[in-house]
Amino acid sequence: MSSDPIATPDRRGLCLILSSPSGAGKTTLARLLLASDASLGHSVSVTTRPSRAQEADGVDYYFVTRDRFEAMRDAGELLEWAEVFGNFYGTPAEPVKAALAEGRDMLFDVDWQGASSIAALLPEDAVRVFILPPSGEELSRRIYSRGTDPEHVIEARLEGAEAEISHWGDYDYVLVNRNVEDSLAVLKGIVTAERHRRHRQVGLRTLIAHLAPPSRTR
Ligand SMILES: Nc1ncnc2c1ncn2[C@@H]1O[C@H](COP(=O)(O)OP(=O)(O)OP(=O)(O)O)[C@@H](O)[C@H]1O
Ligand SMILES: Nc1nc2c(ncn2[C@@H]2O[C@H](COP(=O)(O)O)[C@@H](O)[C@H]2O)c(=O)[nH]1
Repeated sequence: MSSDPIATPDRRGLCLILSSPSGAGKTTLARLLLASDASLGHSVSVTTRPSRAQEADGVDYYFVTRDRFEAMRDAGELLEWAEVFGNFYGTPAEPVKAALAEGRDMLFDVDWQGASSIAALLPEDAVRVFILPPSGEELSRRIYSRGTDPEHVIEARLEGAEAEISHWGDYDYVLVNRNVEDSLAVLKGIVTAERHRRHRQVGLRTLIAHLAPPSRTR
């Protein structure tokens, strides 16, 4: 990130981090939020997981081999990484640094480990949202009805739900995803409020410096 004051943006970008147990709906909500807000960029993760039908390389993830992942990790190209459900996932560092240097906002779909790492690295910028399903039965229904994973993968993900949920207390916001429309409205509200935080509105200093009332003449 630049220390050149001329390059300093007039606002400080935020890192909106979504986590949830598998199947609660964070990818669905992330896609809708990104589609509705052109100012929000997507941090596209690198993963060793095989791609699902409908997923596109470079859009949903960068799908890589384990060797390639380890090379990226060892070269310091990842902001954070974690092993989740037997696969490696990581956040490419460069797009995040570029976004923050330019005052742009980024959305991250990462597990609790990724959320915790990003918040530790970027404490001023991270905004963590934990998404809960309305019930365990509904979580199971959603992940089965998605129809993207074999039975043993679904079982492992449902078994991991409790461990993921145990970290909910680390998050700034908790959202129960009952229906998509309401949840999207809540997320938009969080983004709007967080964009108005004083420390992100760096450009206000200039405005305020010029806000002295005009002198009155009698
Ligand atoms: N509010 C909702 N009501 C009903 N179905 C939903 C809701 N939100 C998401 N879904 C559906 O639930 C399924 C799982 O959603 P999604 O893939 O977004 O979950 P996820 O949290 O990203 O899971 P993973 O971590 O496994 O990628 C999808 O089929 C999605 O259409
Ligand atoms: N720590 C990180 N976790 C990540 C990243 N990208 C995705 N994830 C999380 O992995 C699980 C499984 O994802 P899925 O797409 O296979 O369902 C889920 O919790 C994601 O949020 C990452 O870069 N770092």
